[in-house]
Amino acid sequence: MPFSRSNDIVLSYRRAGRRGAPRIAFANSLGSDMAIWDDVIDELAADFDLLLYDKRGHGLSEVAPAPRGIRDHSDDLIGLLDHVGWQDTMICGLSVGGVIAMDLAVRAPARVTRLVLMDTAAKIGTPDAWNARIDAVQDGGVASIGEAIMARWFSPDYRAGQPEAFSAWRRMLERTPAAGYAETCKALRDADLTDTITGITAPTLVIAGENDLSTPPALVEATAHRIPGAIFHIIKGAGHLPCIERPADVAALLRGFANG
Ligand SMILES: O=C(O)CC1=CCC(=O)O1
Repeated sequence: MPFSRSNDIVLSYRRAGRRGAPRIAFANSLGSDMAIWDDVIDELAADFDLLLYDKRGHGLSEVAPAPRGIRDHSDDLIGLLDHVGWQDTMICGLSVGGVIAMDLAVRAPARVTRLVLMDTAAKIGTPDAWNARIDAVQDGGVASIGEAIMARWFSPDYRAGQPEAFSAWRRMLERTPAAGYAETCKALRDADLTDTITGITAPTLVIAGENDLSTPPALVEATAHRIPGAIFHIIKGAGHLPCIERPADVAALLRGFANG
């Protein structure tokens, strides 16, 4: 597993696919690591050059020593792109990963050839809700909110139909360092890209899971409407993590958009 150091943080990342093919970089959601993309990667590996990473405070990446905002997360991604020598790429961001991707597309448009935003929004949640979540995690760790988060992430059908996978993803969530999780909640609490995303110039595809309880389709669609020319698509039957529940649909959408 390779690691990079830039923007004062060590990030864990992975290259997959075919070197020199069209590029896609993936940014994860809160409480997840890069394994959430594995089934999508399997579908795309023959035809794309793929970059995945654990954002700060998640997976094997370092936890930042001090409070940080979304800008630091997007600077991390720029640093990682520099590290692997990618001047520009299509970026696919899920949830907070989508917020990071939007911020990058606004601040460094030359680095983003195309933008895919999945189950995300210009502003996610309320300060009160984030503060309550931060307090809970700081008091009891991520496991203390595990059941509530899993109920928001996955459809009841997935939980009932794939119990082993469901409990594995729960372990991924609950192993997230409390400090890393809480710092990312603070970054989300303080982020509002409602005004800035109207300046995004990259061709943009916005995807929502039909049954997403965390960033419901109407919220995701409202964000799509603020980005010039953005295309909006709902994946039927998926919850907050379509890359896990509907990887073939996600891969087909990415492939079609990349080649469009
Ligand atoms: O954990 C959740 O409630 C869902 C979520 C919000 C932002 C994110 O990245 O995940």
